[in-house]
Amino acid sequence: MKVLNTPLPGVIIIEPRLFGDKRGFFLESYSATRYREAGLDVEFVQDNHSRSSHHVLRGLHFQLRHPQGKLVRVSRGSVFDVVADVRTGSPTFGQWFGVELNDDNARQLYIPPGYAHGFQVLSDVADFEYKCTDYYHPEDEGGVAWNDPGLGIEWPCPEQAIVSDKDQRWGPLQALTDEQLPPYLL
Ligand SMILES: Cc1cn([C@H]2C[C@H](O)[C@@H](COP(=O)(O)OP(=O)(O)O[C@H]3O[C@H](C)C(=O)[C@H](O)[C@H]3O)O2)c(=O)[nH]c1=O
Repeated sequence: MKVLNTPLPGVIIIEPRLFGDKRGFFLESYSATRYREAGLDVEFVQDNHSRSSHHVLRGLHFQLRHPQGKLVRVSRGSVFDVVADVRTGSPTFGQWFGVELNDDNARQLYIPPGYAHGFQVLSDVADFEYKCTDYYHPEDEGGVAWNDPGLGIEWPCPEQAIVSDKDQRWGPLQALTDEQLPPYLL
């Protein structure tokens, strides 16, 4: 497997080894020892799976006191996956990074705790599966507007974005106080 760094510290792209043959392919989507050897020494406690139709945009979300590290991948279709640094005191605060994840490249993205995360679906349907390092705490959830001009995220299809009522209500990053944002843990 290959591990690629990104401009955001700790956010890494993982390309698992894919075994193709006349039947299709096989890959290990996670292995504790192999990922630890590659520098991902974290414990996952919850697996999630969401299915979304074309142009759906989920995010940008984070948890405040229970920030979740996420190992995300797309098992069907294609998404433009986005991470934004919302950690108070981070040198890269307010910066974002995006990458296409799809069931062809089998690419995964590891997002350390404290970053905000979202994605937009590029295919007719997308199955988005991910492992989390902490549990879901709905009372602890925070968010930033997906179209925050201060972040300037270059979503692929912003005019066609299908967004939940909840996600439409998030405000811009600059409106959030330090107490409303995850800390920057060195
Ligand atoms: C996240 C989550 C949700 N739920 C329930 C709560 C709602 O009744 C329903 C849909 O939740 P929500 O609209 O928050 O789902 P997403 O918009 O996909 O939220 C996720 O979207 C972005 C991309 C993320 O990175 C986070 O993992 C997460 O915030 O699932 C659960 O039961 N457990 C969970 O861990």
